[in-house]
Amino acid sequence: MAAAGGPGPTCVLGIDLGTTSVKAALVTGTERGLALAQSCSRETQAHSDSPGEAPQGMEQDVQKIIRALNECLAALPQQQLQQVTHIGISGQMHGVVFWKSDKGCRWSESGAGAAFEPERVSHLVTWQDGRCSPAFLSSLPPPQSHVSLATGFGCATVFWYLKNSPDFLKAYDAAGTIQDYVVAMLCDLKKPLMSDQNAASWGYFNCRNKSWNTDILKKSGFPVHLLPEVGDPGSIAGRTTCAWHGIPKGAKVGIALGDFQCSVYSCLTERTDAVLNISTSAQLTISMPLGFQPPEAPDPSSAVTYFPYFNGDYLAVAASLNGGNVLATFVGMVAQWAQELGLEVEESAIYPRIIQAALAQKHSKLSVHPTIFGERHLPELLASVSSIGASELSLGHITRALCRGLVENLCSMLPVQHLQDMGVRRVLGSGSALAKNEVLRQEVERIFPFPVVYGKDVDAAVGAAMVMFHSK
Ligand SMILES: Nc1ncnc2c1ncn2[C@@H]1O[C@H](COP(=O)(O)OP(=O)(O)O)[C@@H](O)[C@H]1O
Ligand SMILES: O=C(CO)[C@@H](O)[C@H](O)[C@H](O)[C@H](O)COP(=O)(O)O
Repeated sequence: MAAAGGPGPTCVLGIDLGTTSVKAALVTGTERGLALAQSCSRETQAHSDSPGEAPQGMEQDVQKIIRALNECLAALPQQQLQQVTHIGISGQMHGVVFWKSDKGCRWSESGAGAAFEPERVSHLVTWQDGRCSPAFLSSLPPPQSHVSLATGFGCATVFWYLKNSPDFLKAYDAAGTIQDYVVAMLCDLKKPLMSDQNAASWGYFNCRNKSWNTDILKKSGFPVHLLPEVGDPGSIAGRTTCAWHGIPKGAKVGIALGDFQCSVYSCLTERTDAVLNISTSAQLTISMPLGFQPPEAPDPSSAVTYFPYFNGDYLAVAASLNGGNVLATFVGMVAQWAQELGLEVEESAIYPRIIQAALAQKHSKLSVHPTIFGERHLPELLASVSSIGASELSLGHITRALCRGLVENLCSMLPVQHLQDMGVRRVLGSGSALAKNEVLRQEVERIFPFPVVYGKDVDAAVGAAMVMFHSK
């Protein structure tokens, strides 16, 4: 990691609020550059199944996300937390959480310093939410944005509530992504602040003039007062109002960022690098040339989207809805089948076994097209399995084919030939689904004709911290 030029922060806390887990990283500035001093990760187990949820809904319990965050911080050394001067926060994009601005959280003294708990806060409706059908989306006013609107995008979800449950919205006067919520609570922001990275992920945001499509939205009765203010990624949103987990009051908090941009920031050093991240979802990304501007309107059939990065730059990304979540679903299915056969097997014990079994099966004709969650550009095309031979039915064969299918699916969205044409020379691998799975790594190395270099499994948290070192 390169050090920041000139005087700046000495110890930064980076946080990533992911779909499966919360990660925290303490990054320190040394004479030789930036160093990861400590890190911690906790699964949130926040998936909510409460009755009355929208059909195809995917919601998470914010209480559980904040509990995992508090546990993560409690596990970091107090002495180092007391040195923290800046906090950088990233998280899952596209999703929306609503809260009442004067009752967003309750602070209390915990073991070491203060901690907050959500108070008048809705569930988080995540990027995986499927309540907005293609027919519903096409009934909405066309956005003036280069990003094609999809289900799970914040503004589409607000429209869904407006049309299906308007009273729900009346209980709240603020909204943001989960990472914007945490920043607002830490800094006691009355009006939430959002980076253009996350605003672009909500839909109805014009990245050229960095503003919401307020006129279009107002004409449709959209509650525009719920839209956050938008600021530049890398800027400071405010300062902590309490000694949070021992971090001194007054620590600077960066405007919340997108997790995939932070994963990229943690490792990308050359414009000839591509970044492959596999966590709950998966992304294959390259940076666009300096000065690139996205087209005025999106191509809804394209699998590649352009997202704001830092300093006006853009990333081209194949953002797949099918990443580690597909493997997690497979593991859940195996556990469920075992239970139905009268055996109790922990899911965490299944991962190492299926990975081990697949390591022994290098060659197989079995072919898995793994899109059980559809893709935004092809929502109706679900998964399929083909070339099933009687001798290739072991757990190892199926796990190997699943891992290969995941990587092939990403490369069908942003083909290797395209990467070569763009001058890519190296692939940087990030995300814990990749870090923890040697079979996936083998499949990545098999498909790319470039060297592959791996990061750690807290990449987005480290990236969020690094941004704070380099912010002005
Ligand atoms: N023990 C394990 N071995 C291999 N892969 C795992 C294991 N536990 C979880 N995973 C994978 O990691 C994914 C979650 O990665 P994580 O980085 O926590 O996600 P996020 O950043 O989205 O919160 C899961 O979907 C699963 O595929
Ligand atoms: O959908 C996109 C971008 O369009 C994703 O790449 C984006 O990073 C989202 O934040 C993820 O889907 C959620 O991230 P993660 O929890 O899977 O790491």
